[in-house]
Amino acid sequence: MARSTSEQQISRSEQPNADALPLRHTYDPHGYQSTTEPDTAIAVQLGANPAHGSLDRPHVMGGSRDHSGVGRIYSSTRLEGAGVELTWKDIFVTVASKDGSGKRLLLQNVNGYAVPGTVTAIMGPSGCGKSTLLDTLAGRLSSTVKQTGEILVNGRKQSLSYGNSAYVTQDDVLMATLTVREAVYYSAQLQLPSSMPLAEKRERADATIQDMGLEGSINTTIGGWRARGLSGGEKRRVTIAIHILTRPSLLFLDEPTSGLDSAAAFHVVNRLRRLAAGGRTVIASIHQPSSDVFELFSSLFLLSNGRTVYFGPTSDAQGFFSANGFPCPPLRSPSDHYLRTINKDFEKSRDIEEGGQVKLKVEQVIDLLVKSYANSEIAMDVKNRIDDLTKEKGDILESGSSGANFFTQVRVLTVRSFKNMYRDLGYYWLRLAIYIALCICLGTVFYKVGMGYSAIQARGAMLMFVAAFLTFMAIGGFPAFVEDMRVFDRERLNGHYGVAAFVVANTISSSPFVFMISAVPGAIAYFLVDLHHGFDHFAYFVLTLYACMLVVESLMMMVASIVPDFLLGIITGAGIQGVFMLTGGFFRLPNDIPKPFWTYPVSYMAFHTYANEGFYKNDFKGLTFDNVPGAPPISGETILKDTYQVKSFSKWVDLLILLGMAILYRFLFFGLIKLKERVRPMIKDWMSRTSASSSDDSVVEDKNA
Ligand SMILES: Nc1ncnc2c1ncn2[C@@H]1O[C@H](COP(=O)(O)OP(=O)(O)OP(=O)(O)O)[C@@H](O)[C@H]1O
Repeated sequence: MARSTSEQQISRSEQPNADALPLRHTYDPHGYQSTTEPDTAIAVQLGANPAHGSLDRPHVMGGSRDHSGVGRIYSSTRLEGAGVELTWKDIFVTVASKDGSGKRLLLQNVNGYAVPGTVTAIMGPSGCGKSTLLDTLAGRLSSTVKQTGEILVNGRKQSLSYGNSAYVTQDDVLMATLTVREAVYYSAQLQLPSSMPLAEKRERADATIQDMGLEGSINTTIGGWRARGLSGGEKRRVTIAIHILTRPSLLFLDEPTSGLDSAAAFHVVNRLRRLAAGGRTVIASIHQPSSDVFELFSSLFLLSNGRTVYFGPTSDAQGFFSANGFPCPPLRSPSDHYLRTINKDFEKSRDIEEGGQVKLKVEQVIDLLVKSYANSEIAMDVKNRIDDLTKEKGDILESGSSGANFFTQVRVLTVRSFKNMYRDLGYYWLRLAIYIALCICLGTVFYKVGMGYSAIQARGAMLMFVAAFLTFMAIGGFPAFVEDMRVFDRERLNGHYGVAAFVVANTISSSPFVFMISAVPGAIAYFLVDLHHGFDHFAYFVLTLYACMLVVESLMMMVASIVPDFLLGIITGAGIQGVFMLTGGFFRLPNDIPKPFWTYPVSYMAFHTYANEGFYKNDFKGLTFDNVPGAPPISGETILKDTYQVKSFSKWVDLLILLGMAILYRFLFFGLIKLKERVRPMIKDWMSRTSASSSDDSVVEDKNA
């Protein structure tokens, strides 16, 4: 099976690009036809069934090797057809047991490789570690798990996140308010290079929609937990469509066929196979493929409880199982047979055909297969091939984001985000309704508050309520922020666009809505209460409320980027605002706030401090309160100084500080995302290095076992 590297590798310059090839009707033994597929048969001499035979057979597109060790730099996602070779050796993944009693092994001594032109299927019972293996290979393991072993991309240790590979996750993270057409079109504009004409991008998007069999639901809204839309299988296909738009060189898919009927599953995997035939490397975890689908895979990785039961050509698996006493019964699909043989969740024992039937516990069956595979010729071939592939250094992948330039990214993201905010009732419309109701309540409770002594306290309380409680209600939009952040995380990890473009677009698209929810309810409250007359006073009131809303929105976006959980995020956001509210100069007067901590820095950090001050100055300055017979009139200036203890600078300075805070928080939001991106791999690296030494002993023990 192992063939020499030189035999298999054809210089990349000789590689035909599958997408650039003439279109033709492809013959399909299953009776399915595609009219849009490039003639990859010209480029790849696949046999009648490409899945059969050597793992390397379809690998006629191997990458050009650079013997200097420096390597040519390119972005694999952008340069269509550039091959990526992936090898993984001695992989162990562990997680600390919850009860603190030790470590749990999620993957044990796993070895394998994937080369351009092949589609590798990772199979095994539920919970056996399929997603863990995919995450490990794609460099996306969570920081709670530790990994040892060597994963090389083109013979080099290099990161696979943020733009140099595509990963279709198990759950579909899509913008619920968009239609299928919009989701794929916007994604095409974000991912495909700016140099590509818009018409061509649309053509690519249309062809991909057609490939995924989504033409019938092209104008259907995707839908989510709030509104019903596409079915689960349709959402799956939209997700895959978005990820194959750029024809990525390395594509990971976690259960791409879940929720699909057998015909749809066949079409989808067949599309992936054709993609691979154009020189791409495809690795997919899959649950229960039908025989038709199973035959489309070039190689099979069978896992049980994190251990390799089999890795090799799909067609050789039957022989392996038969040789070990588990031949596939007639009329049973081989994939069903493999999974049933190694599933220990339901049946306790299996029959083994060894010159008469012997009963073995399923645990023993799995042990037998794992050991038999480890000592098999197939496993030796795999090791040799891994050694071949790791010996020479191939191309360096360039981490990077979208093919679209920054301005296109900002434009597309702004339009998309604006549409989402406009259509999602929970984003702003619901809040507008609640704010209007709240401001009518506020306005009627403080109706025509007047100029008496009692109005001094009443005006202060009313203004504080506006600054504190109305802005506090921004947490109502938190679920929508979290959804946005989930879409961003998924797209960002796949390198669809940059962090700056996202932050700028989000700021632009949300601004008109934030202004709306400030101005309309604000006006109702202002005129019902009959605050300081004059347009400039009213305008200042609305602008200050707007600035406060911007600050809170940015604060909540920051929280959503760190705590991507509805409940925890709302509690965190509410807690931060509660502390700011306390030190904002109303519940305790500025001079009475304990020093140093609650005054410096907390009260200076609290946006309520500047909002209250600005509101008070705007309202009290220039007014006189004098309706108590025999008592002297009190000027607004005296109230500001003695009653509310506000600082003497202009109200416009307060407004400027608030606007500055909104901008600063947006920068912090940007910085936090960037920091997360930088720190996450560093933590993982550090954890795997510290764990490497401590786990060496246990790894040796596990290998011996
Ligand atoms: N971060 C983690 N912390 C603790 N346990 C984990 C973690 N990630 C995975 N596991 C455990 O590892 C095992 C394998 O999980 P994984 O998701 O890889 O399985 P799977 O084969 O993809 O399952 P399914 O087919 O049901 O999706 C599971 O028992 C899971 O609970």
